[in-house]
Amino acid sequence: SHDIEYTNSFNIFGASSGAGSWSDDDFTSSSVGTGNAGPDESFLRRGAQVFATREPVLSKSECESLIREAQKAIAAGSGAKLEVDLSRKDWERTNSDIGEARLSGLPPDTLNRLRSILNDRLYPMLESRYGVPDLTAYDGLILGSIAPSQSQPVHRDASLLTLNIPLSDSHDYTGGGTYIEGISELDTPLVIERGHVLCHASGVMHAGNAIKTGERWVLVIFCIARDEPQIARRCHAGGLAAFDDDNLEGAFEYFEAGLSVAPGDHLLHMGAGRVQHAWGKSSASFKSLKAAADLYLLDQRAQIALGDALMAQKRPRAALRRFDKALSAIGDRDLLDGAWMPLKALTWNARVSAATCALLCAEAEAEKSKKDMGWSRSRLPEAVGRLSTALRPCPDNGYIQSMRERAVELLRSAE
Ligand SMILES: O=C(O)CCC(=O)C(=O)O
Ligand SMILES: [Fe+2]
Repeated sequence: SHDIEYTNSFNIFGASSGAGSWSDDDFTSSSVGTGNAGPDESFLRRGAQVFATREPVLSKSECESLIREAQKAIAAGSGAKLEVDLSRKDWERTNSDIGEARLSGLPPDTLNRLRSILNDRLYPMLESRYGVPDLTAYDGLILGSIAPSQSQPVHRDASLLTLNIPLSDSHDYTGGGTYIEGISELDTPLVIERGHVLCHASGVMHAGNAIKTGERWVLVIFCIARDEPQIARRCHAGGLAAFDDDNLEGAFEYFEAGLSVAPGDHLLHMGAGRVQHAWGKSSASFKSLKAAADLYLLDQRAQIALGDALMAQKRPRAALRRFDKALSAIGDRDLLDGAWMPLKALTWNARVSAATCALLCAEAEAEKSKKDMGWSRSRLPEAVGRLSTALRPCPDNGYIQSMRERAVELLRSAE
């Protein structure tokens, strides 16, 4: 399927032939950290690096004309997806989204213009950044959203390298930009200017961020390379599709095949864990989740899922260790201005779960030994603090309030 995709794409969009005259000075860059850029990172030079151009690469009028073409295609229905794209089909969309135009549905003269932009500017740029020859644009989208919109789920793209080019002036919207997991301490979305190019390994975990006001259009182009069939990425997609079809055996085979070429890929471990869970093999599923949590430290979801699983097994102390680990890795980044909303939600839950575990342990201790409640003395203050933090966005939450009251009460009697 790689060869078929490559040939089809080559026929429409041509392919790269050299790195042109791009140099490091043309870009700002930052790293998501070695090992965090997906299963094909090692095929790329500087695969964990995310680059943004210092100057626009598409002119204002090029950007405006692409928006107009996309609007026309969306209105005519010709930009609609022709086939179900498995990597995107379960994404939620809100009514507020204007829609998206597939590049393949745009008129031939627009495609020809895009082809020359790719050949003259964008392919050489990618080749200069990542050292990969024979790139072609497998697919692309012009996405439009109108406020208030929802953020995309954090995801990988179904390609090797991704180009992301805002077509709207950044004054036309607030919020927006692209969230790139691990790119900075602050974990806030990257907003780049119209016509500038952001590029990254498609395996970097990322998402389009919700806009609060206005309208935002962005062109994303997904590139593949002739000599890199991306077996692990394809196995992951195949596994998810089989899982959706309730074909658990098939799904597991796909994930295992993926892991045989990319043993360090956290998403493949998560996939295997989902199948094992569905099979009721809880210790195998636990092991897969643990592998995922240990392999990819930028996302605490696996760690927190381990905590939830331990809670369900009525092991609050072991669960608390997982929540502690996750919360210390997050380090209150969720409380910063402009923090990524899903991180806020995840961390809020983790704080409440951690406090729940601490309360369960303290209750048990109070029941067992009325005399020395050493554990409660040392751990309850933190639980009270976590509940206070959780109350900040919802001070009237009676459930959290009563938990905090109980924690304070237990702490008093422990002291
Ligand atoms: O909206 C953005 O900046 C990112 C879009 C994206 O990642 C995608 O559509 O795959
Ligand atoms: Fe994406």
